[in-house]
Amino acid sequence: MSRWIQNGDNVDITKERKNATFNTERMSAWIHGGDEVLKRRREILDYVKSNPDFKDPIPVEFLSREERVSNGTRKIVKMTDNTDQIDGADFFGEGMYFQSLVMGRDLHPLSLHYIMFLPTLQGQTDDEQLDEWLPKAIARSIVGTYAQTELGHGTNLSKLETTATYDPSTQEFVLHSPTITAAKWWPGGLGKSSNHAIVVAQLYTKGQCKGPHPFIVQLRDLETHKPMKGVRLGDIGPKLGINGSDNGFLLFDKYRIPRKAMLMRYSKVQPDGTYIAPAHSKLGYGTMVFVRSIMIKDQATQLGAAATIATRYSAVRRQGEPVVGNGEIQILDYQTQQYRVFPQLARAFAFLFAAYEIRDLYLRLTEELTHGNTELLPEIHALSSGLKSVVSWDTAQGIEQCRLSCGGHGYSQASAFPEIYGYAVGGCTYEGENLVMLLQVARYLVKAAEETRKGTSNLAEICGYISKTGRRTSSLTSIANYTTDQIIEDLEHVARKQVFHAYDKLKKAQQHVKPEDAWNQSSVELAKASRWHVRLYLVKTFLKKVDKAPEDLKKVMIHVARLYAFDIISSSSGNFLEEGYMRPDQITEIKEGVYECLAKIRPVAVSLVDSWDYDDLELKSVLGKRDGNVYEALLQWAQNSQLNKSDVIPTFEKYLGPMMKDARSKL
Ligand SMILES: CCCCCCCCCCCCCCCCCCCCCCC/C=C/C(=O)SCCNC(=O)CCNC(=O)[C@H](O)C(C)(C)COP(=O)(O)OP(=O)(O)OC[C@H]1O[C@@H](n2cnc3c(N)ncnc32)[C@H](O)[C@@H]1OP(=O)(O)O
Ligand SMILES: Cc1cc2nc3c(=O)[nH]c(=O)nc-3n(C[C@H](O)[C@H](O)[C@H](O)COP(=O)(O)OP(=O)(O)OC[C@H]3O[C@@H](n4cnc5c(N)ncnc54)[C@H](O)[C@@H]3O)c2cc1C
Repeated sequence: MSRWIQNGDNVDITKERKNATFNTERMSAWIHGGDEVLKRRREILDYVKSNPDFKDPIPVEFLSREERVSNGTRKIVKMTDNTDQIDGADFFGEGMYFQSLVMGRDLHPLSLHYIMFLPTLQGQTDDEQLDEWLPKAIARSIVGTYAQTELGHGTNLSKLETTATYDPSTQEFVLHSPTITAAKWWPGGLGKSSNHAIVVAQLYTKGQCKGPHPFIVQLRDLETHKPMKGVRLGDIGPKLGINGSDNGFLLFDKYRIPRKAMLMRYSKVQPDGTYIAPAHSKLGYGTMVFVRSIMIKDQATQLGAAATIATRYSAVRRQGEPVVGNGEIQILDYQTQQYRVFPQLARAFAFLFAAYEIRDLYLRLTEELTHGNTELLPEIHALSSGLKSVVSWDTAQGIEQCRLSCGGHGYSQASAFPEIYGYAVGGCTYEGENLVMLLQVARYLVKAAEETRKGTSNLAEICGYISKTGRRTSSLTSIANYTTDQIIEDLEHVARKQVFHAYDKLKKAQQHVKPEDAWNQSSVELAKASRWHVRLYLVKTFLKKVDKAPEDLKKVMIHVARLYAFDIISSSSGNFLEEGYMRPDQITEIKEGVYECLAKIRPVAVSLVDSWDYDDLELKSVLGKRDGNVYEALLQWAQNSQLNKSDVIPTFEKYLGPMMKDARSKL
């Protein structure tokens, strides 16, 4: 515990830490997967801190876009020069942590190389292609990105316009962008940094279109880095966040690539142009499933950071004097503040624990695929799509709540909230727009409902609740006796009800209108069903994890997990009240449960966020500093402003001075 109590720390935050009823180190180890993982985190942190190459010249918020790209490129090259410092096979753990410490929240010119280019090579190449490309990509003798989205189409892959037409006479594909809307648009690192890309294009062979397929394509000369002839590309300009990344555009003009540039692990084109279809039509979408699954941890980490900043700042900020003459109180003592911040902390935990589950499931899928078994694919596609949507949406809302909870200082970039928000909110869109992904989950749920109605249901565990016969009314008597099983039963009821409500609406509509119209007319309800399905999964996973925790940690975490569940129930009370499943007094009881959880969490809130183990280096927030000395740090932070380089800036001489002088002369 003494780790946090240092001379010179803010006294309020020190007092908070002394109140801890649990050992922060033990909690950190439990959160992150054990003592060994925590030890490795500390080793990686020490290494990063000790390496001057990883330092930013000034906080990145003060850099121009060009400086950010340059600074990020310098750091990521140094970082990937030193991957021997981490277990390269542990991308989800050590890889993500290392990169977060060094790169912060700016994606960089190698982001897509590691997140999508390498995984696509690993997942989609045949043995010969793997031998040719993977060593080069790992060694970084080539740098690649993933170019799929186009100006005119991102979501609807079947309508991508870039074509790859096979020419058997030369055994080449001809890549072409027939229209402006066919321009690839968005890929990270495409604009100025990558010299290769996985390009997703409509495959044409023997006069037939076989749908979108991935190709490995050289975009720039390996020596001069100039675009290859027939390739036009550049940066797409500044964005809401991730401005250290040169997201780019790309057009092809009848650009020829060899037949073996088509990634042929699952689908193939033989020299004569004969097409061999994959075992499952969506195997080519595997990299997106991978990224959706790692995004959950990334989003949890961002929300955890926001909650840490808000909690620490709330412990040191004093405002308002409920008892006049007694001095101002810590804003963390206001119930309204707790109600704003603690549910975000609870969500961050829920998302992190779900991230571990989806990681394990993804590893199982990879293993199964090596044996040609694609059975798990629909389930993982549905779960990763659903989690990605619900988690990134709640993360974005949660970060904003944390920002608001810090008052005016939350609006300053010194807080880190703008960077966190700008970075995280991209997750609502990339790797599949959130609503579209929810509708993918809905397809899965509709099938489960259909099977249940037909009485043929043999549902995967995650959908088991759909075919259960639940209670007609909630069994909740008092919040003190509201057990985990009862909480789950109540959530299952609402999720099941919404699944069948959406299903019945769809079926009814199908009797009157075309299937696509029926789907569209039911889509809001279908998306709601997907959200409930995912929330139920998140609550179950969280409660299950806490149930298995060591007693000393469980005593604390149970309030956090219950807060997560109660917050969901009380903020959607209408769903629980419908058809008298719950009575108003039961909802009142759950609301009281929320307030009780807030009160239980209050004394340990700072220690709980400390347990997330964010170093100041990772948090990059003046408001969230561990030592709590925020005011001194804010004043110091402002000194980095270019505007402070001189007492009088040229705009005075040019505009303000003459304006005032002129006005004075007229008085
Ligand atoms: C070596 C040393 C190592 C050192 C390590 C050093 C570390 C270094 C650095 C580490 C960095 C770490 C950083 C961590 C941070 C990570 C997170 C941040 C990442 C940020 C990067 C952003 C990058 C963004 C990239 C992109 O956005 S790429 C583009 C993504 N695009 C999309 O997602 C498009 C969405 N659209 C679709 O997916 C599909 O088109 C659709 C699903 C919407 C519809 O598809 P389609 O029309 O083809 O299909 P149908 O609707 O007709 O459905 C047919 C059936 O198929 C099912 N289906 C669909 N998709 C899948 C699938 N993927 N799998 C399985 N099944 C699928 C449907 O459900 C239908 O099924 P049914 O018929 O049974 O109902
Ligand atoms: C930060 C960032 C990084 C990115 N990086 C990459 C990258 O590296 N490589 C790459 O290839 N792409 C990348 N993208 C692109 C990204 O994958 C797409 O933007 C995303 O898939 C959404 O597609 P879209 O832009 O076409 O949105 P659209 O599909 O046009 O969505 C617009 C609206 O239409 C709605 N909508 C669309 N289709 C349907 C439907 N069938 N039913 C109901 N509603 C619908 C959506 O819900 C949304 O509200 C990136 C995007 C961002 C923001």
